[in-house]
Amino acid sequence: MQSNASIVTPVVIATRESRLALWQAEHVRDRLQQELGLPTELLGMTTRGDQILDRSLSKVGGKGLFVKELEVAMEAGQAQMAVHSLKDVPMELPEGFVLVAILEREDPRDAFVSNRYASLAELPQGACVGTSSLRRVVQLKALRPDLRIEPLRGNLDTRLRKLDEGGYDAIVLAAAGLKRLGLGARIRATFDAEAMIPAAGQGALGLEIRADAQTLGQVVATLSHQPTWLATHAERAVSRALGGSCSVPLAAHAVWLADGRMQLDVALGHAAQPEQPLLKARLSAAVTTTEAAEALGREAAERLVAAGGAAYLAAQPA
Ligand SMILES: NCc1[nH]cc(CCC(=O)O)c1CC(=O)O
Repeated sequence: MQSNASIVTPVVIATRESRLALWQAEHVRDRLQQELGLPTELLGMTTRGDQILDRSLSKVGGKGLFVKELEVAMEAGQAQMAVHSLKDVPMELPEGFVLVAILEREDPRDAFVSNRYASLAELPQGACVGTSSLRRVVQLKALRPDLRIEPLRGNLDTRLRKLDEGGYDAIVLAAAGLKRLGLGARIRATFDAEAMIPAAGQGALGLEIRADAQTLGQVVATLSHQPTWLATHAERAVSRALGGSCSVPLAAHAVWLADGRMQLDVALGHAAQPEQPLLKARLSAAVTTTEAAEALGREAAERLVAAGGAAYLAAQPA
């Protein structure tokens, strides 16, 4: 690979073709055009992750499945950028690729969606809640051990359709995705981020480019939102330190306190026995650099291990 002396235009953004992925890519296209004056186009692609959405991602290879094809297109020069829900981006990018900007995040919390009940507290004893996220399962079990939790897969529209068809009393989805698609009215209640700690990176968008596209990188980095960058780097460092994959029920969420310090909440559940108590930790520190953010994340991971996390991490999903 050679170093780029100038920016190839139009900048082509490789994107998955789900409604949410397209919204996100269009959003970044508009910002590149309007704020940076860069002509930008989209290249829609179907990834392996999209083809097998009805099977459990934790069993077929995980989050990287949504990202790989987009990287192949960048490697081949068909595209210069990929836009991802940061939550779906593996902790280690392949050699030759970098996250160059992280945009200001949308609501990072999880949403309670139901046609019959206004909140988790109003669900009757033994009600059926749909989610396939291990992180959501273990936290729901901690809040309401009586609930019956059933798998729910597919993109956002598919999940909402399955709720509307009567398969579940309620489902849990990321608030950010619903709001981006204009579906915020489906949210009956938003989970408090302390009771239902979000996933690392939830609600944030990550912009990935080739590491050798230095000029493009410098220009696009100006779109990055530093408070979100630092918070999500702390969150992702927790997951990285614990060997992060979606077969581990791990939650990590950083917020900025009024005094300017970062506070990081983490929780680890047991994948095989979701009724096991959650391991939790809360840390805070003054954080102004990526290194300090990642150090806080690693420290949180160490706390979870010290609390007995190794046995939890060894558990495989049932
Ligand atoms: N794992 C799928 C996924 N990836 C990103 C979002 C929502 C948007 C976001 O968190 O940025 C979703 C849907 C969901 O979890 O309900």
